[in-house]
Amino acid sequence: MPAPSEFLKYIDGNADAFIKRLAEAVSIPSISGDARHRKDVFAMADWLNAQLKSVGVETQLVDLGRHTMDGEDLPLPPAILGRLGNDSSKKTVLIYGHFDVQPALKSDGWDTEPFTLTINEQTGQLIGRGSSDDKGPILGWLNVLQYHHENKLPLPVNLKFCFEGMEESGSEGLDDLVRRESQKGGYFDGVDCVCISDNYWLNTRTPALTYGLRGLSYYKVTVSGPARDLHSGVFGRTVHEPMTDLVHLLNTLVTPTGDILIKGVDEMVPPADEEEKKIYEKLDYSISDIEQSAGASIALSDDKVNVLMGRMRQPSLSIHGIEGAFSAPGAKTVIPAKVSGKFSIRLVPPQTPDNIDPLVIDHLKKAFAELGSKNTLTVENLHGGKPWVADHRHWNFEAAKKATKAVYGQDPDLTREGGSIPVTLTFAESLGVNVLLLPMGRGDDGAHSTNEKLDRSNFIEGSKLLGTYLYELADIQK
Ligand SMILES: NCC(=O)N[C@@H](Cc1c[nH]cn1)C(=O)O
Ligand SMILES: [Zn+2]
Ligand SMILES: [Zn+2]
Repeated sequence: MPAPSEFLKYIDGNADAFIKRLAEAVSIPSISGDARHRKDVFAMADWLNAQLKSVGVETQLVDLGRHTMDGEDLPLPPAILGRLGNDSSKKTVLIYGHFDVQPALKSDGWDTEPFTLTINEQTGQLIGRGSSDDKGPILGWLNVLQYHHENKLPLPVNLKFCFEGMEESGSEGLDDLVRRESQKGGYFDGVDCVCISDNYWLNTRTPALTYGLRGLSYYKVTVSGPARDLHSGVFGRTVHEPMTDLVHLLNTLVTPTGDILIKGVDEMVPPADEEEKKIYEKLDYSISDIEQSAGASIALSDDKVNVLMGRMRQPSLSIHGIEGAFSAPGAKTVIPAKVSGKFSIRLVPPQTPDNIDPLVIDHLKKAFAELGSKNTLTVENLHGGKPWVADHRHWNFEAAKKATKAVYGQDPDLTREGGSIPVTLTFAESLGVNVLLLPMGRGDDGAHSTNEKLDRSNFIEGSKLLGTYLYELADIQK
């Protein structure tokens, strides 16, 4: 059953109102990784809950308890569970999204205020933190629901929803909830398939369906020594300096061309055979796509297949920052007393945080011992998630392929994503059903970066895609 043409017209006809709603969502700085913004993540949960109710979804907020972040005890934002429709003759689809965002400050290099959605009339870009990751896609679902609610039309499938506010900070508390509610009689009992819209096309022109995600293991390595920050004129070359030790440690992790130096990590992944390489050859992608989205000609290789494999089927190690280091303007001559390096490893099968952790900890301990330093080392795993790969020949993907063809007039790329959505595997394992990633945004959206944007056409056509997918799902043979 194709999506009704009235639905497609409705989405076009209400585009300005939908963008206004996106602006409201973006204006709430729901940064899960910053304790000062925790109240905003709660405000965002209330806002989304009210929006879902206004389009007929029966919702409940689930308290996920408390956690400690950067030494502070904080309440976790609630998960929003919802349902709409309970017709046993229809399929039931579970939709997941996250309403928290990455941090953003104008001073990071944004051209506009990150939490004010700015519409570039020339380019059609909707610029603001969360526009693409992941408020735009969540609102895409709301747009679909609004059409059916206003027109008193039943949906072609039953829907269940799971929205969380901690995805950008390790999805704390969610796995337990998903496992509990996936049991017989639980909230998610009876779900036939899952759809997540929380990633991006590979390029700027070809829609994509995604069947794999990398996992993640995020580390904080701390070196401490002096009882307080010291004057480098007084203590330079007289004491072991934590920052010097830390820089040496960080230097042992990865080469400038991306090879991971922690013994056993790269080696755990079998090389791609010729058949697998053909998958990457076929994708609509070029080195200029990566350079355009990175904003510079800095690709690690000129070979498209190598670059794609680096993102989709190899682990990567990135160094993110140093807590406690002097980073302000000026020339403060300080020896910081305690510094913490933050780095993470993106994981691919068969890697998991459990089999990677011991290798990382052992490596850092050995490297620190070799420094002969009298400082103290601690290593923490801040959070992690396993990689996920799905069967893209499943009817869930077939429905999405048909919907993509109907809305965009072209076949989608089939991609594996370099990023991580830790709960994806939990859904797949606890429900035992197929999970589809159906991205709305383009490869150059700049999620997690400055000037994050969602193109107006991706928001509007993407909303049509989400709705059309539900109609195709209703039709397809299980
Ligand atoms: N759109 C998915 C996404 O951005 N996921 C994050 C998850 C994460 C984990 N720790 C911090 N963020 C990602 O970085 O891949
Ligand atoms: Zn996201
Ligand atoms: Zn994200």
